[in-house]
Amino acid sequence: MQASNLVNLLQINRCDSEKLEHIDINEVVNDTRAITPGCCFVAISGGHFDGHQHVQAALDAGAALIVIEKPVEISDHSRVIMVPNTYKALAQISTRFYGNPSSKLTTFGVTGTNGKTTITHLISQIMEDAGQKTGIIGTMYNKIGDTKIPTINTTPDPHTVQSILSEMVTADVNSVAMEVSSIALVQGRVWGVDFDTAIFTNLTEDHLDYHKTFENYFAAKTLLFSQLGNSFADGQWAKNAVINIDDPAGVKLLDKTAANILTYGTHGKGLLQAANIRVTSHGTEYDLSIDNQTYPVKLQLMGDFNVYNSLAAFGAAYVNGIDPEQIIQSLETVKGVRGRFEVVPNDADVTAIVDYAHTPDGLQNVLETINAFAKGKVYCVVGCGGDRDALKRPIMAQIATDYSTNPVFTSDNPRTEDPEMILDDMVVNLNADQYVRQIDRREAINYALSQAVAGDVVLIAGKGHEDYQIIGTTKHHLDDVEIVNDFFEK
Ligand SMILES: CC(=O)N[C@H]1[C@@H](OP(=O)(O)OP(=O)(O)OC[C@H]2O[C@@H](n3ccc(=O)[nH]c3=O)[C@H](O)[C@@H]2O)O[C@H](CO)[C@@H](O)[C@@H]1O[C@H](C)C(=O)N[C@@H](C)C(=O)N[C@H](CCC(=O)O)C(=O)O
Ligand SMILES: Nc1ncnc2c1ncn2[C@@H]1O[C@H](COP(=O)(O)OP(=O)(O)OP(=O)(O)O)[C@@H](O)[C@H]1O
Repeated sequence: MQASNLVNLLQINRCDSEKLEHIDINEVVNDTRAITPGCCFVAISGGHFDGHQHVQAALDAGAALIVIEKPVEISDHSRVIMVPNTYKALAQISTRFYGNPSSKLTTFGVTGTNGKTTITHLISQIMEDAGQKTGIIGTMYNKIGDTKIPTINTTPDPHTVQSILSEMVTADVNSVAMEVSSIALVQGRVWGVDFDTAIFTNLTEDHLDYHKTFENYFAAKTLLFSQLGNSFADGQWAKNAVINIDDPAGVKLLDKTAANILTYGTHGKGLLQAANIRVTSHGTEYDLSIDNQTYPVKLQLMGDFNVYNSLAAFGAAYVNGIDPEQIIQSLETVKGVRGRFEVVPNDADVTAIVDYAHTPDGLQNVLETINAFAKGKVYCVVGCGGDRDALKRPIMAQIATDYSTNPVFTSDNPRTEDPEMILDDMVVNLNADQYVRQIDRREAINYALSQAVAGDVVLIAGKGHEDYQIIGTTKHHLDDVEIVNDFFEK
């Protein structure tokens, strides 16, 4: 692609536009490790690495065009353009380079503290059953049809977002369900994504290390909705917001968007409602109402919170024209999402559950669900991540103590923090006789399983699908489901 084609959409501070006519770009790159001859290298100033310090090396490696946001010392500036914000330029250039892929897909964006992964998987299942090929971008992986690509972030950087969306278009994907984190919204990782439907799940304590205040955290979430549906595209008011109005933050969102709004909730609230909710030992049942029709729903998923997740997915599919009975049929087939309330079968009659709950609200919801059916003791093995929101540590420990009979505190991903200090933060308001403390996660799980007898429940919370533990900066293999299976095999 001609460089001028990419560059003419940028807000440029300094550039020799005539020269750009003769430059061809074969790739967009924001990582020095991926530079190839003929690429456009966009220098990003990150927390650990600044691409601006490597501009000369990028030119030497054959980069055809360099985009910077601050002066750099190099011999020849003819292939360098300066913009106010390279991160935004990266989103703009990538969107054009990859042919604005989201405009060719039905694009769902899901935001909120909990439920994003579950909802994206439910939406994907519904759309697949409706005959579409689907994609997912999220915490567990990026998925194109049946191909799963490992990922670091829940929502990747703008270049990765656009290139994955473009791969989806090439693979004839029709619709994509994307988790949109609050941090991604603040940083602009989804600039250039033309969402058709935005979904709000809930807002509770998380990521305050990043956002500092709950107000900032809420403001970040509003961006997905305030950036949706402002234009009268193709003569249609075609954008939709699907919002949980049982959550006060959802109510506050209602006047933040120009898009059509489908509210959902329980207790008689919402245009889409669930009533008569029953949690059974093998799932959750409720009556779903919309547009003066009521439908019985029998989910295999456990817990009130999954009623909300299923309503959100139903709403998203419904506003995109999928038949309600067909949506419910799809929801009823979903057995579960990996590491989300995953019951690990065993012959000991102990209900061992691996769940990704890693926020206070998530943990409380899971324990409440367990308490609704538990007959014996409830062991709760849980820790808190290092280098992340420390405020939630004592709250999570208190919830584990209040809602389980036997809390066992252990390590999550300690990262570069001392795991003992993380546990000290967790137990600060508790007496030592209220809990068991075991820093080694495998040992902690084995301890809980060895204590449990038939009829007891062992919840292993926090890491869900993850098959690693990050200690320092190293990832060690560790898989909660595998540990449970090993224990019962022995
Ligand atoms: C705080 C934050 O947002 N960090 C993100 C940020 O990292 P950073 O600023 O340290 O990046 P950096 O390493 O300095 O690199 C800067 C630039 O130089 C490039 N680079 C880097 C190294 C090199 O050798 N050469 C090079 O060119 C990088 O590609 C990048 O373009 O940019 C990286 C690349 O896009 C992200 O992976 C990283 O997310 C880290 C891993 C992270 O933990 N982020 C968390 C806070 C986060 O974003 N979480 C949310 C929510 C998760 C949830 O659902 O709970 C998420 O969406 O993931
Ligand atoms: N709607 C919900 N409300 C509260 N808790 C939920 C909800 N849905 C799921 N959870 C809990 O949160 C955990 C994580 O669920 P899920 O992965 O779907 O959320 P998420 O928003 O994708 O989280 P993350 O972005 O941090 O990965 C689940 O294992 C469950 O314990």
